[in-house]
Amino acid sequence: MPASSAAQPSTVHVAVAVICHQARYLLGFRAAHQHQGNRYEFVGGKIEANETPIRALCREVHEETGIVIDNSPKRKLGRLQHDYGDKRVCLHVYEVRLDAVQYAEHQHQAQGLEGQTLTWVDKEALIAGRYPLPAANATILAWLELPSVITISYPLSAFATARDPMQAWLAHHERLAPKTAVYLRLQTDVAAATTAIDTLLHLRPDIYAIVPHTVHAATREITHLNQRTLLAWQAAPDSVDIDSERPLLLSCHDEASIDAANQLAQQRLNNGLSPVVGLLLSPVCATQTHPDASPLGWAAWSALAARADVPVIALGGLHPDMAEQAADYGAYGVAGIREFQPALII
Ligand SMILES: Nc1nc2c([nH]c(=O)n2[C@@H]2O[C@H](COP(=O)(O)OP(=O)(O)OP(=O)(O)O)[C@@H](O)[C@H]2O)c(=O)[nH]1
Repeated sequence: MPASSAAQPSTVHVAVAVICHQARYLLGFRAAHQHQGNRYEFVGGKIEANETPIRALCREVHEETGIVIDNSPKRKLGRLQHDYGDKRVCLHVYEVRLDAVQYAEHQHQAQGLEGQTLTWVDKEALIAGRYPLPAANATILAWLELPSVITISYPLSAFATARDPMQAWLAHHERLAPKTAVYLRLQTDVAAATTAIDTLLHLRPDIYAIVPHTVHAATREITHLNQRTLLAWQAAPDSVDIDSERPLLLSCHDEASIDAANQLAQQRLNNGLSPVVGLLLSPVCATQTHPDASPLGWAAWSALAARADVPVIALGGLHPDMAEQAADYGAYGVAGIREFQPALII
């Protein structure tokens, strides 16, 4: 995987394996004498010269736990640089899924091969911060919270022929499945979008809301920035007012915007602001929504995704069932409009 953000010469590159089976995650415990000692950690270690991050990941996991992950599904989460003051690290982070046989074999292994304590923990407790980890890991936990299937709302214009388009937009999105993660993109004026989103979330508080940064909705989990805004930020950071408290999801379509996304992600880390948790990279395939945009195809999509320092969600002509296929190309998850929600009835 090419490292896109320039690391300082003294940076230690580390392969980090977020090993899981369903909602159980494996943690080691760092001995008191180690850097960031007396904390839990994900299994991992230094990437040797001439070693790819994936190769180092497999080697470290085997050396530290005896688990062979060469053929296990690996999902790229991201890369992040962190300056501990006494040491600067660049963590290359992958989620590694063990199958039922591997889990059964290792779930009671209380000690690693280097004598370290091993513990399987529930994702909920991990995310809630019940296991103290090195400071850099806060971003990894934020990445793990990003839903891997994202529905994109229909724009208001899709209901233009209805007697009351806004009412029709609400009635449609009220029918979304429980706890759906939705990027609420109405493509209408800010005041109308704000009212619609506030009304929907009042009716459906279970929805995990991703809201455009221009919209002043009362609640949201994540703030979304489109590519135009991202590039405007890169050209003149003070010209764009970006939410400092909520995690960010960015939209990208090319190399230049991915570089801008990496720059914003690192700037947020350096300034202790809530992180960039992912990007939507599109279009993979041709779509009815954007018939003029030329699709990237999986090969080009995959090369662009590898450039990103944060989890990448594939978008464009996909179906929710394609998450596994997308993961083979380096995707963290999939997003879409028509295949991801009830059929449109106007
Ligand atoms: N393995 C692992 N290392 C992490 C995590 N988070 C994090 O910041 N690190 C940092 O990444 C570096 C890991 O390198 P390492 O495992 O090869 O080094 P070490 O300090 O444990 O031992 P060593 O230098 O004696 O080999 C450490 O500086 C550690 O603090 C994590 O979740 N897992």
